[in-house]
Amino acid sequence: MEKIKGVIVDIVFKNEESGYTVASLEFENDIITIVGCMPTLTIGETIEVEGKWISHKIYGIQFEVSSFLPSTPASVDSIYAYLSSGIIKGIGPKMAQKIIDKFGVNSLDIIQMNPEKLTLVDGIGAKKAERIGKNFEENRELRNLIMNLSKYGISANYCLKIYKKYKSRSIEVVEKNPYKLAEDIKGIGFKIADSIAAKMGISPYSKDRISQGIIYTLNQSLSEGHTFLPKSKLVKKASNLLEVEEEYIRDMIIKLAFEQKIQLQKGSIEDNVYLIPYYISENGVCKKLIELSQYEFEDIKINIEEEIKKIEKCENIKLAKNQKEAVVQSVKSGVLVITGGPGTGKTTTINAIIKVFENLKMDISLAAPTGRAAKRMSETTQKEAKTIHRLLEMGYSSEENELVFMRDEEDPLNTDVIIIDEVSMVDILLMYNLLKAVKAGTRVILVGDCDQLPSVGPGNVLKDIIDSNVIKVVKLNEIFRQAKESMIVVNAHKINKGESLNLNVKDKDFYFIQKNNNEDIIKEILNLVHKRLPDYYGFNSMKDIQILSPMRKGDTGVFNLNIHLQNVLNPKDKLKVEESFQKRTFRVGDKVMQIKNNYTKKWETEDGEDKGEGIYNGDIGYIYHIDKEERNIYVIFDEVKIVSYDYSELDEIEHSFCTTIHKSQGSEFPVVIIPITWAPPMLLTRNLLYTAVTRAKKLVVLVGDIKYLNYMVNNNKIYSRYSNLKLKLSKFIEAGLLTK
Ligand SMILES: Nc1ncnc2c1ncn2[C@@H]1O[C@H](COP(=O)(O)OP(=O)(O)OP(=O)(O)O)[C@@H](O)[C@H]1O
Repeated sequence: MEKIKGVIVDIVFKNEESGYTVASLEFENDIITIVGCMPTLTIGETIEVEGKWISHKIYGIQFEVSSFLPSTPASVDSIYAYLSSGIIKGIGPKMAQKIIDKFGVNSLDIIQMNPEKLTLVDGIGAKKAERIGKNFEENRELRNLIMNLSKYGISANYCLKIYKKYKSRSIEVVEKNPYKLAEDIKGIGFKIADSIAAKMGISPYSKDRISQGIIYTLNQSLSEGHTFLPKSKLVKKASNLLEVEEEYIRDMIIKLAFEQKIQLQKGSIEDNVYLIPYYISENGVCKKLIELSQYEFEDIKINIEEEIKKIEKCENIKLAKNQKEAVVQSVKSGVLVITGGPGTGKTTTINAIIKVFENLKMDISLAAPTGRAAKRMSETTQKEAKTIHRLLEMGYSSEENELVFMRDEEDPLNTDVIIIDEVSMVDILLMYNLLKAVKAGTRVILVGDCDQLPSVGPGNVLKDIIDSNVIKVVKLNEIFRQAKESMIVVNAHKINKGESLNLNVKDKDFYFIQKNNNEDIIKEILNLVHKRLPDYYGFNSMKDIQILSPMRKGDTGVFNLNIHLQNVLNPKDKLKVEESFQKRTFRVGDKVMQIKNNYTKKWETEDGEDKGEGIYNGDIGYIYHIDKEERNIYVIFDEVKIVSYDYSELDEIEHSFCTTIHKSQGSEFPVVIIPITWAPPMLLTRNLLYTAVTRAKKLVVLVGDIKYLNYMVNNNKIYSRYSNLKLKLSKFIEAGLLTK
């Protein structure tokens, strides 16, 4: 290894995501090229780099950097170059000049030691001064971290993520237990943590390694929807992952259970192994459902049949037999499930139920698992519906540094009736948190379509509750005349029954366009979204039409289609600011989606009059502004909420001209276009097609090969999830513990 020292005179290339940089360095009166992970590098900076000379096939002799040691710039010119580079948020070229005019060579010392003095500079208030000081400090800490962790092979990109999570504790956390990274940091899996641990010399048989490997295996199974794993399956998976003999895994499972880090529960054949929160949740949901459903209500003082008649007269409608049954049961039951496919009258039934309880002067709370579903529920019921998270008054506990629900068993929801829509999307943890906050005597009405894809999170909650035969369920199965007019509704039911579909019926809303290869499918989709549908029906390409793909990768996957769609719907334009990252370019006007729940993300309206927090997985917005100096991308959601994303937070959003069908759960769009082509069989399933088609309100266009469409309709293999809720609920019947 060789060390060289010089001044950075140019940055030729910098990958914002990975930190990989190509720069020109003035060294011994010559300009040389240095390459490597140097995300904080800036022009004018003096640095000392360690590495080796290499000969690149195209670019010739370069210095490949393995670590670098920045020294603070000293001359006014280099300080200007450093400050104006944009690396410190809030300082661009103009501000850099003003600071230097004021403080000269002492500028950096002032920023580091006495940032409050920056207020002496015109245009810097106390808040901004504090922010600049903090940013400078973070930048320094990050450099330090990169230098310290590079010896373990941790790239600058990971250092950024690590720093974002642990801040000044980063080195301490990593050196104490590198496996913690796999638990806490998205993008660092067990394998990466394991390779870091190996470089630190941690033994493959170490207790930390084996226990983290087991926990990691269980965590992985959650993302596949399982609430537990049978012990033998866990042992096999963990042993494969860790490449250690199964006996070590078995021993560690016992130890972890003893330390109450995991829970073993006797199954009919073998033990089932749970992570503790999921064990508590599954048992809790079961217990709470039984308790609430067993509640003996006092006799209601109204004649429910009369009430139904009144509502029918008022709404000029005749409720079907099962709809009436649902209304009657909603009054009688502590817990009621109402399920049915599209157009079977769920919304009409909810509205009738609301009327009955309103006439009884009872308090009703409405909620749904996602922001979009809650918004729709508000529209169809004309009453406020909240997300379940908001209903439970989610907050942030600074002591434990985690999200907590303010409403729980100690401070339950104070309401008479709770109606939850789109329950198929509720996973076991959320259901537990919800039910915990419901006091005995409150009626819970769960509404959903059990043929939709199950929740993203673990569990099979709605289906398990229905199949248990313990909770009162009303199935709505009549498709009403008005709904029958829609081929979307008719075909959705046909898909569910595995029947062939009514395609291309004149003047209807369900079309299939045969295309035999991916190239033609893409061309057709672009033509439809850009020209044909806007021209013929007047749909807005961006706002009304949503492309849904079964997969992320491949020609017709989300990544590739988004690139094509961006080129057509929001092409390069010198009037539109854009910023390129490794694999994607964000441009003002792009359609993007938030891809994880961020309960604390702040939003504000343009005039600053309305503010709030929380942007949720699946929320769709548009890029509104890109501030290169501040390194921020601003996205507008729901037409008014403006949210700022620092460049380091861009893993929270992705382009959404096209999204996966999974991500579209709970949302509705006027028009849905779906590419139908080869994909792995586990993606070409009936319930995936059903979920995609039922997202459309006005028009569905399928583009592709009919043989794959038929394959999807016929493929009703549902990939089963390990969940014991149904079994646990049924046990109450076997034990004769149910009184009703
Ligand atoms: N008892 C009824 N008699 C006649 N029409 C009805 C009845 N119930 C519902 N409908 C009509 O059937 C259509 C579908 O009803 P509704 O919107 O309530 O169903 P849904 O299950 O909520 O549908 P989706 O899941 O597609 O939103 C509506 O046009 C509604 O007016």
